[in-house]
Amino acid sequence: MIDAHDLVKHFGPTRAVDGISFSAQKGEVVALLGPNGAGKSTTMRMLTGCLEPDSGSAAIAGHDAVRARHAAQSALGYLPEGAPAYPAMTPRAFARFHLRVRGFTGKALHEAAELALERARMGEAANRPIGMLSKGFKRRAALAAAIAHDPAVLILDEPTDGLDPNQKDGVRALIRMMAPEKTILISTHLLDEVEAICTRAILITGGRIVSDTTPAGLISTAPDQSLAGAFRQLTRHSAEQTTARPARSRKETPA
Ligand SMILES: Nc1ncnc2c1ncn2[C@@H]1O[C@H](COP(=O)(O)OP(=O)(O)OP(=O)(O)O)[C@@H](O)[C@H]1O
Repeated sequence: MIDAHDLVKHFGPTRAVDGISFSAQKGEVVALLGPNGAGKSTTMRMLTGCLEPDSGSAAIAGHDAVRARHAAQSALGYLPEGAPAYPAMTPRAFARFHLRVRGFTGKALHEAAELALERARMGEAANRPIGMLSKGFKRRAALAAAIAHDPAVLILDEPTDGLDPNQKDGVRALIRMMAPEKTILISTHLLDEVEAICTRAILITGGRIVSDTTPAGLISTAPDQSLAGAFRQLTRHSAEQTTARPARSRKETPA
């Protein structure tokens, strides 16, 4: 359902993503882990068709993210970083807007919007302008819009960022509830989140995958048998480098 094939992206001299390949299937909840600047968001933006790779390709539900962007995005719900939404719209209007541009009308639109707002636990905040909401509610408004059309694939960039512990639990429960019917990719810095909801953890550093295994498999690589220990061990090298990585030709890239 999600396919990344040798994705590469540079920003000027910075090699943000350097040959990322993986596939994820229905029922998987995959965590994309890595230090700040590892290339997680850039990878997600390429998977969602929001950013074109320099080379390599991505596909969602079998549709190329660039050449068949419309079909790929129809099967996709994407929660980008931050809380991108129109501040003057209410979360209810924002969810309905998302559905309308995807071709929903009438009863189907109404029911899908209400279900998404309920699942995102918007409550009364669903009727207040997004610009007046707290960070957590803004995030949930964007989440409601992302899940409203019941897509087969969800790509969620730090879905619990800015949420209080109760709200975090709510979003994690929602992800667990949706998981059996969907393919879900999340990025997170919260290692307890990986253990709580993910079936697989892909660790990237310096734009490359350094580990792709189950959370338990990742833990087993650490001297102290913890996810934090595994994370530190596998990302230590990049932490010692500056975030700016000079561009290199693919020929220089170690195998
Ligand atoms: N639009 C851009 N222009 C220039 N450089 C960029 C741009 N977007 C990302 N980068 C750089 O690409 C690298 C990877 O960034 P990215 O946002 O993908 O990392 P990340 O793993 O999501 O980080 P974080 O955990 O901090 O969100 C970083 O060095 C970043 O500064």
